[in-house]
Amino acid sequence: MSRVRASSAPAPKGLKRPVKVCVRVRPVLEREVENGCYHGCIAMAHERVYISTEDKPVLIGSKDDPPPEGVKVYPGFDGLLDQDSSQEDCFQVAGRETVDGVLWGLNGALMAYGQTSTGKTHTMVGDKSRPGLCLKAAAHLFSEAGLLGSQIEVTASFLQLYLNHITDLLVKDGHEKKLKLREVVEEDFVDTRVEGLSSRPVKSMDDVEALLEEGNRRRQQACTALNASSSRSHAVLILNVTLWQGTEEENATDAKLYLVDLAGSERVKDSCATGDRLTEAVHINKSLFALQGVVAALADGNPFVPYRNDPLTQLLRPALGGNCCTTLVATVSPAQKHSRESEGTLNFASSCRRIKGEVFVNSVRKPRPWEEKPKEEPTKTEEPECPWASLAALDAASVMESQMLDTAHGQIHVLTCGPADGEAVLLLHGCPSDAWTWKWLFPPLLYSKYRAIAIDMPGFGSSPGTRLGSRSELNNAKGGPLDICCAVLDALGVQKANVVGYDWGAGIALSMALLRKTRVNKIVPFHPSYSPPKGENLGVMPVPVLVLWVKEDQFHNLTKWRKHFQALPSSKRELEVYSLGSRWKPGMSLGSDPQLGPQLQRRILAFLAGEVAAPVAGALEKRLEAKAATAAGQLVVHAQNVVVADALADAGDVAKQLREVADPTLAAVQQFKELWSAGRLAALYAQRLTGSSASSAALFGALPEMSPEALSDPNILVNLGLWSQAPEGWERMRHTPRYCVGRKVLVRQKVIFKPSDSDFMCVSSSGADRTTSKAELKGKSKENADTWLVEVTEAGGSRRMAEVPKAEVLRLNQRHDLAKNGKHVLLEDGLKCDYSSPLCRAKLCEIALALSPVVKNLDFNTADGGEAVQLKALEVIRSSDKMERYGEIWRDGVRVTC
Ligand SMILES: Nc1ncnc2c1ncn2[C@@H]1O[C@H](COP(=O)(O)OP(=O)(O)OP(=O)(O)O)[C@@H](O)[C@H]1O
Repeated sequence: MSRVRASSAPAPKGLKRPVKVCVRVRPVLEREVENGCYHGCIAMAHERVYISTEDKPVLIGSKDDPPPEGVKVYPGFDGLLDQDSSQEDCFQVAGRETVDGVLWGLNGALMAYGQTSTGKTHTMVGDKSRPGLCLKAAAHLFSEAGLLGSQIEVTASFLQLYLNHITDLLVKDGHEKKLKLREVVEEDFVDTRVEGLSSRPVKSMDDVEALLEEGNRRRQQACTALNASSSRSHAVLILNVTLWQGTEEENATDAKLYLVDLAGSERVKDSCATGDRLTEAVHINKSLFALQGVVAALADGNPFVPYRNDPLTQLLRPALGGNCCTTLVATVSPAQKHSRESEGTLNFASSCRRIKGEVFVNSVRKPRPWEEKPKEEPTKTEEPECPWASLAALDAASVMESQMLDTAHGQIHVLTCGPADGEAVLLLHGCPSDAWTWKWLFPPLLYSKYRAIAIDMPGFGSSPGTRLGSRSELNNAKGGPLDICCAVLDALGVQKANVVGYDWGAGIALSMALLRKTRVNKIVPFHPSYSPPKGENLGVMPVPVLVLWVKEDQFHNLTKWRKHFQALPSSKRELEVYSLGSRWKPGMSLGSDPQLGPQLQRRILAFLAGEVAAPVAGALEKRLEAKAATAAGQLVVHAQNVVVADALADAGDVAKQLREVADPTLAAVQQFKELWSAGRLAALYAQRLTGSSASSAALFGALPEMSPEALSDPNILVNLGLWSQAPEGWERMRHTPRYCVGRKVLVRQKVIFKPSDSDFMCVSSSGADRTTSKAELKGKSKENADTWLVEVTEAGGSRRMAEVPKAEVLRLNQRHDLAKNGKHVLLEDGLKCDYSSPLCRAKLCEIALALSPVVKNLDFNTADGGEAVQLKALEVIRSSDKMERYGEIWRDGVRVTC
């Protein structure tokens, strides 16, 4: 075999590459649900994995925010597959590139790694209805070779490594023969061969399925406390793929694809393993430990890599350090109680990303085998006749109503059918085409009582006017396709519609769902001709999308469009790809094909009749609930510990509730507010002071800390829900000078201190030293810079000038920012306040709540700075702060007033 450096081969390029790593979270399992409730710990957002290692809710903000305490962030993976990801998503994200490489003659490996019961076997093998990577990879090899017109020859071997022994899974009683590993030095690499391993030709998917089933039956599996059918061995399926491309007789590529389902690490304490299970667990953990050692050495670029520490690492040597494009799927459980193990898996996965390698195309000279006569296609069982067949037999014109609508964007011709109160389906043609292109979809829509509305865009069909440009960025132009669609819906009195579009029309459907989301229920883009223009982000698609494709159509290239499909949220997207084989003819009417037509009709109807899209808030609720559906489909009460703020955007009340769940401070404020409105705070203060209840301590302690910094911005109180709105002119007030001429100030003077006296608090040389407010700042003393001039009111009402130390004015008359000493605020009367203490948090929250209706009317921009409202605010503060409000308590049988 000769090797050609991939970089000099025509394609693929750039193959000095690291191991590719994807992370897959599996759905919740029954056993992870206790008391009907489950705590999730993982979120995938901003192209990262967030994992909360503590059992408390946290809210992830934008990409640039630092992660909250207790949350670890893992960036840089090549693919993220959340709990809603399907097996097809997994193949597209994790498997396809590697399998495509095999078709170019590059060795490949797909490997699943993770804790026991996290979905490795599901990912690699799957089941009949949800085939995993092994079957999908094989299917892709066969179908792509067919499309490339290449002749393909595949042989397969299947082995397991159980308790340090390698055995052949394709041989009856193979477990009795322990196979040996042999290292073979090949040019730049050391390859590992398994001596005596059988290999079997596979010519079709039936062969692969049968072989997998046979081998898996022989594979060592057992029931543990963590997995009813836990794999107790590592299994490797090896496909040897030879491909003859072009017409050259002997030029071929020869590549291996390793499909590896590793056994899962387990904490023996959790799996309750004893006896044989314990021996297996010890071997599994030991081999995985050796694997971690090899990965660490490769990632660090160590010259010595300890492959020989374990048969597993020897066996996987070609995949890890050899000539191979390797993709690792790290599988994790979403449950909080396994967060430590998931963290371990993510750490391992991150190390794998650091392994770098170089891959080569394996070219061989090998005579082309004789083409076998293709097997006769089994005669297809007749599809049952569609119930709308009789409608289809009618002349389409007899069921359609043709109308010319006068809209703000000119006259638009539409074809409609179905009941006026039926759910609307807007049909948008491609370019160039017209409304009649949907003839094949009218009968099923009519049969299912939808109201079909097919538009002729200006200049097409019967609509007059100039044709519009069909580029995606013009969809939302003034008077462009989106305006026209909405005008048609308005003219027909329709608020919301499902939108089915072909080619250009499919692109309009996508733009409409993103930019006019209140008008759209669901969309079906068929062969979309669309690439997202600026301002259209498919990742925030708010409605369900069914993308339809016929793969033979090279004008609409699915391979190119797939990246846009993958950009759609996985919970919202579905893709159906059809094949017409030799029936495909360019320009044919796809919907009118006698076999494809009914398939398309059924698929579209099933998608539309599923659930009608809920408004965003409801959809969000459902999404979170659905995420808590167990793998068996049972719904459980969901408490997701990591909630990503982006997912909550625009979701109204639901977002608010979720934020409260996610943010304990907001939840505490909400609870405190309810107690305050119900007048139940006095009892709580009493409990707090006697220490008789831990709940009030917990509640007060969870309230926000009102530090001077926090109080410098009233929006903080608004965001906490303590104030309904911030006062006007706050910033202006903060920037006005604090000590100005004319300001009323407190000063220390000899004053008359008899409340009954009409000159109470007025200055008198015979009075007592007290702090009085009957004074006004008049300026600085000219003689002494440390002294200010203050006009005081004397007994009898006359005024005189007094000189007072500047330091005293500053001390007695609050500055903008309260003076601080550690966690204490220093007040002008000498009192200290520890704003972090639970009692103080509660009292300050109470004051803030009482102030809310007053500050609503406070406007510092008015000429007097809102003085009357400020005075009212002071009153409120004083009345909230009366010490007797703390209530009376009984301590050791004695009444104490606090
Ligand atoms: N993505 C998924 N969607 C639905 N069910 C899943 C998914 N992943 C795993 N499961 C289910 O979870 C259970 C455990 O999965 P699986 O047996 O594949 O785990 P494993 O990692 O191979 O475990 P072990 O290491 O013990 O063999 C199975 O019932 C499987 O069907």
